[in-house]
Amino acid sequence: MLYSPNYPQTTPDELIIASRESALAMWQAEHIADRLRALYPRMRVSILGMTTQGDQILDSPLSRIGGKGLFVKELETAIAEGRAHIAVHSMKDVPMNLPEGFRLAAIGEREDPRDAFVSSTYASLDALPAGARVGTSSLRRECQLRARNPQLIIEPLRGNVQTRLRKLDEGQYDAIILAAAGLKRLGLGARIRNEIPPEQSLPAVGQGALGIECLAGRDDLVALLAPLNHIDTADCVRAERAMSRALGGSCQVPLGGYAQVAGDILSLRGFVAEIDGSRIISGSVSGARQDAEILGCQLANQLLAQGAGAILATLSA
Ligand SMILES: NCc1[nH]cc(CCC(=O)O)c1CC(=O)O
Repeated sequence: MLYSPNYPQTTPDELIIASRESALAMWQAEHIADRLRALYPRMRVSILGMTTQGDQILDSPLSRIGGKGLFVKELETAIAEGRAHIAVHSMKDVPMNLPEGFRLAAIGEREDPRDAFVSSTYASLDALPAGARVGTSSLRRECQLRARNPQLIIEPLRGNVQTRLRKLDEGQYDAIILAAAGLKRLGLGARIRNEIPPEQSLPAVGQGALGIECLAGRDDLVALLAPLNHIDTADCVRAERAMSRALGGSCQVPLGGYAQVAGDILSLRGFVAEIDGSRIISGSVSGARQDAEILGCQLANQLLAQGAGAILATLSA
């Protein structure tokens, strides 16, 4: 049963958080758990760690094995079966449309949203010579790298953050690209040679932000989690996700989106690209932040009008 009746507005005795078991996911779940313990000292907060299909299938890019949903489905099942009350996700891994019966209860404050350049040999992307091997399995990172430097050799790289760093250290790559947020959260910020400006590598939709998911009917949990909802981040992520949703966004599509707010104004940049980087269609919009979703749709339409539809069509063919 996915829909629950209205619950009384009292703090529950116990709250169980479902999380993937990777070090980064556990850090994120612990972070939310600590904040909830500080807010509600009498509530027992625990973490249910679990392995997802996304963690198990490591020999193919996510774009080929079904995409983001693979990181969240098992956690949703745990919630639906009553083994956990909420799930903590990297927003980047959360599909644009949640399954029926689930909702996002809160969006946590964004860490550094940028991509990070990591290498022991080279100081920056621009310092990479022709033929340098760069590890990433993200179509978004790959096409932006290719557009900047067609001479790079992009090689697949999957696994959790520590696994990816180990593969770099073993010499399989000259450099790798990772989310700065994951490295910083794990205390590995010193591995970052430089943060790549959004103009060079526009981040993934939701990158750096945490999302907390619960059953759609649990208004009580939404109220409980409200202090963790970071309004600026939530507005930005709403705009980014609306854009991606309107473009049919998934891991199969090289797509990026990044919003910022200043006062009442929200600015959103986005792109859709040909996988080989031969064509990048990008645009931006800005407007009132309360219109976050409308702005996301406007930018999607702008990209479609510039020809994004043809790229999306070839990808889904
Ligand atoms: N695709 C896996 C994933 N999901 C979230 C992060 C990083 C943390 C974040 O963006 O919040 C990562 C690793 C990476 O892209 O380097």
